Amino acid sequence: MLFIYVSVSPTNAPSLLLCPSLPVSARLAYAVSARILPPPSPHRSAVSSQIRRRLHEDGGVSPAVTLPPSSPSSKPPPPSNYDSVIGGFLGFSSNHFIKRLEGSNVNGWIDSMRAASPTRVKSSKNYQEKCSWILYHPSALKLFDQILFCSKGKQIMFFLDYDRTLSPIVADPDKAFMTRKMRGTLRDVAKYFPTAIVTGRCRDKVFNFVKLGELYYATSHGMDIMGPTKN
Ligand SMILES: O=P(O)(O)OC[C@H]1O[C@H](O[C@H]2O[C@H](CO)[C@@H](O)[C@H](O)[C@H]2O)[C@H](O)[C@@H](O)[C@@H]1O
Repeated sequence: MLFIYVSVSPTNAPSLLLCPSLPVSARLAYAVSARILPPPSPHRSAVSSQIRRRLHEDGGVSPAVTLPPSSPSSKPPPPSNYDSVIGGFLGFSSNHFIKRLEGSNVNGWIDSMRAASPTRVKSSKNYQEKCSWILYHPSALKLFDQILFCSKGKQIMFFLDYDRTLSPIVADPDKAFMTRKMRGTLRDVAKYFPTAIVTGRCRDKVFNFVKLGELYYATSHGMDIMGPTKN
């Protein structure tokens, strides 16, 4: 299983992040997926047990995909064909991802979680820090081939933050509307992948913004989880 957690970086760049830096949300995403996904097939359960083992060993560190900065030697070959997105599954080998998962440095994960959770990004003095953050938490939009490579044989599931990810930040939280275009995109994503909104907001509030019965909603910081009301 591959979780794709979409939120925003401290640099305010709306992006799709591949990083271990969202421990609470990503763990919540994992918990949500345990509730809403069908039982894994024998093939997928091997992958899933690896992730569970890591979660246990790491004391709950996020299972989100971690891709260290790429070097020419470590970059996986680009997939020859990535048209095979069927029912949320991609047809590529998972070995590379599992090796990375097993070889990753847990302390490094924790350090990067700390580094990636500043209370506030400060002005120009932090330019280098910003660059470093981006280096270690690259936007997934620039690693599309690697994501596809890592996705082979796994079910992909999308978890999306709401504020600043699907909606702009506005002064009045009651007016954080998402655009019609964004709603259409979300509807399209949900046709192919189980898709959940993960937010601290309450269910009614976020549902009134999103208005899509096809999604899962993990609201009130995960205390209130609702499945799709519409196929
Ligand atoms: O827990 P999250 O789902 O990540 O939500 C974080 C907060 O989001 C909302 O506040 C943010 O968006 C508002 C509307 O654009 C903006 O006015 C505010 O400054 C932002 O922090 C929400 O209103 C909060 O309750 C959430 O804690």
